[in-house]
Amino acid sequence: MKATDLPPFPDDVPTHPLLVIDYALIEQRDPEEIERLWTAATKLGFWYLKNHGVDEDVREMFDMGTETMALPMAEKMKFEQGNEGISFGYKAAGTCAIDAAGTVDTAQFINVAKDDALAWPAQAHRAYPSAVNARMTCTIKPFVEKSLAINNTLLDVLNDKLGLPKGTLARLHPREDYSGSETRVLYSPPIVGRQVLSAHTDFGSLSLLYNRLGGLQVLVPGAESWQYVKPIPGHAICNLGDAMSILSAGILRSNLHRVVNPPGLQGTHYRFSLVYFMRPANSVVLRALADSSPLIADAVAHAPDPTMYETGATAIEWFTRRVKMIRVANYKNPETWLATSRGTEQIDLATQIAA
Ligand SMILES: O=C(O)CCC(=O)C(=O)O
Ligand SMILES: [Fe+2]
Repeated sequence: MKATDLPPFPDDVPTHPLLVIDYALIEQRDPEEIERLWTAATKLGFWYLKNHGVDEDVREMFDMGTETMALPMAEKMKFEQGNEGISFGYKAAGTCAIDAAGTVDTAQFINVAKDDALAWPAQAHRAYPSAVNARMTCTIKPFVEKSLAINNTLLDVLNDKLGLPKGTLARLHPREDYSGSETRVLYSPPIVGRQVLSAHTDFGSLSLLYNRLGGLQVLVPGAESWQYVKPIPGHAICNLGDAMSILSAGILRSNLHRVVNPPGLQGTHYRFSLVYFMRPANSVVLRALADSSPLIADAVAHAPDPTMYETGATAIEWFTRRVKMIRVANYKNPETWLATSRGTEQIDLATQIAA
């Protein structure tokens, strides 16, 4: 189904208006736009990004996702991620818990590692279904390259605003180093009242999300209820993940979000979404960069719990833990799920039970 054939987002559900950041102005290092990005990154950690120039690539990535999901289940299952914390490959529906009660999810993913896309036709981490391979050169690699360029620009601006020496964040995300960076197409069936993804923070640094249907919700700091983020054509939804929160000692926000069945008439359609996740190189130790920035040192000094920013974990350890412990095969009880599968948001059990 083409994006234009989908019903519009209903106008009678509450939405949270994100700031709209103009990527073309950020590329020119426009001071006012940089201030707006800084506000978005520190207050909510979510913003819309326009003028990013990837619309055509996004359309092709949705085609890649559609073609992959249409493969026979037996074929897709040859590339399933498994229960050991590997996120690259195919994720079958019903393999992850969407809440602390252990309710299983209904979403399928196809995740392609940045390293595999850049190494193709050689293999960095693993093999993929034929529908992925067929589009590795013409669709996935160009999308990864453009996503890297956008992320690197945003990272550079945030680096300078954090008072870090030039290129500090870039050095934690080198293109050639293996990492958990990946692109994902998510696919979920319309089930009224069903939550699609758990309330979570993203595991890595910076996520670029492309939505056609609603369903994404954020829990805005201080708000009591979840609010929808309305998809806007041509606008990516950007959000920061745990790694950026830890490296900046909480100055940058990794905000809680979840996906529910889309609202109104949209909720009768299968939902596709597309993400590019940028994550630090595997060996990066996740700790506040207090030695490199007085601003971050000050944030550590004033943090209610500074130990949050001394995780003792490398990026690969953090990432593997979260991916592994959300799998239902590793689920034990609500308390262990909460203790082992969650990120930087300090959240109580009640938030983690699907409404
Ligand atoms: O599908 C969406 O709108 C959001 C997906 C997401 O949050 C994720 O995959 O981490
Ligand atoms: Fe997410």
